[in-house]
Amino acid sequence: MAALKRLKLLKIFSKLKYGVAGVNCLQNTHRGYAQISIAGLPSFVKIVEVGPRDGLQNEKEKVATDVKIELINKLSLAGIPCIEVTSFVSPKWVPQMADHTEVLKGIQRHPNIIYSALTPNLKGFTSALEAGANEVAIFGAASESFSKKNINCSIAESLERFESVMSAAKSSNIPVRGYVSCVLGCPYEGTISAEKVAQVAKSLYDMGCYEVSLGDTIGVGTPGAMKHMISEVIKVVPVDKLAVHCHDTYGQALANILAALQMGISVVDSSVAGLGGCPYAKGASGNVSSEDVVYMLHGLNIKTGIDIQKLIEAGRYISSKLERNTQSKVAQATCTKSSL
Ligand SMILES: CC(C)(COP(=O)([O-])OP(=O)([O-])OC[C@H]1O[C@@H](n2cnc3c(N)ncnc32)[C@H](O)[C@@H]1OP(=O)([O-])[O-])[C@@H](O)C(=O)NCCC(=O)NCCSC(=O)C[C@@](C)(O)CC(=O)[O-]
Repeated sequence: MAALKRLKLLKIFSKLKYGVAGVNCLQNTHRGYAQISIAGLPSFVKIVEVGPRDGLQNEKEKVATDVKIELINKLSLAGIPCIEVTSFVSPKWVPQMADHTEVLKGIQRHPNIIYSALTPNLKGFTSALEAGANEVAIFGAASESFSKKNINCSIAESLERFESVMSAAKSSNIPVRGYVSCVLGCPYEGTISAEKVAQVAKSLYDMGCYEVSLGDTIGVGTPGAMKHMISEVIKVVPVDKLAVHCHDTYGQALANILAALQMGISVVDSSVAGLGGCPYAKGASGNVSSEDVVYMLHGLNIKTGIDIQKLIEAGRYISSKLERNTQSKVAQATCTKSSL
């Protein structure tokens, strides 16, 4: 009898400590684990969630509009400050984003969250504004070949095209974010010089982008290359106006983000469940997963305002709808309370 009681107590204790799936299953991220700062890092990092756009744009099968809306609603509940909801690009180029208007109009908005959309030209901007985007993003590249493949024009032509978006956005009081793709390598040209990245980033900043996101589109960068590239860019764009956007193709994304934080960057793009890839950058894998970035940041005592458990739930939701495993290591390792 006493032995049975002891066994029951042991079971309860082991559930509390490890969760049902055993020792690899953490019940609550960082509970009981050290959170230790590293000198020189920011105390707050803004996460820009790009999963609904960058994450889903590459999906071959049509993702239902109501699934996209539910994902964004779940991300809002997790407290993400900025969510890139969709893109107003040509449906012939990226069919997955053709329901942009329905998605933007269908989400439940939270007053402190920015809901943004990609707009490559004035046509896209006008539609995004009409659908209620709080913010838009223009997207250029540091590689001529990638620019041509992605938006069908040269870098110089793209900058010219963006001017009309900038002036329309200014008249409507809509903030514009800028992207530079291929900052650490291009699928068509290979190495891209840091000077070229700095030149394009400066052009976007000078034309009025309030923030410029530096994209390692194919995830080939390593921390030294990241630091070298940022050191060139910050000669011409203030560091507090920069963000990093890392894909995890070679498993370097978290290391690259830490390197960027050490350079003074405090805005990080990421994608729930590690969804992603670019239709015009073959072989590029998903973005770094938001869950893994937030786990690392919280472990470094850096605040994000994000509820990681709810973020993990959002990742589980979209992974189940896409019928695939999450790419987030943290989500794989963490048990939900409901499974206890
Ligand atoms: C830029 C264009 C439109 C040029 O494409 P184009 O063919 O040169 O455009 P066009 O001006 O000649 O127009 C052709 C047709 O597209 C229509 N069109 C024209 N514009 C729009 C619009 N905004 N919305 C809807 N339709 C549009 C236009 O009305 C016309 O329709 P038609 O008369 O043939 O029926 C095209 O190349 C395009 O849509 N590209 C988008 C590609 C894309 O979305 N790539 C993925 C995002 S970028 C990325 O992933 C990198 C990033 C940001 O995540 C950072 C990183 O990871 O590094």
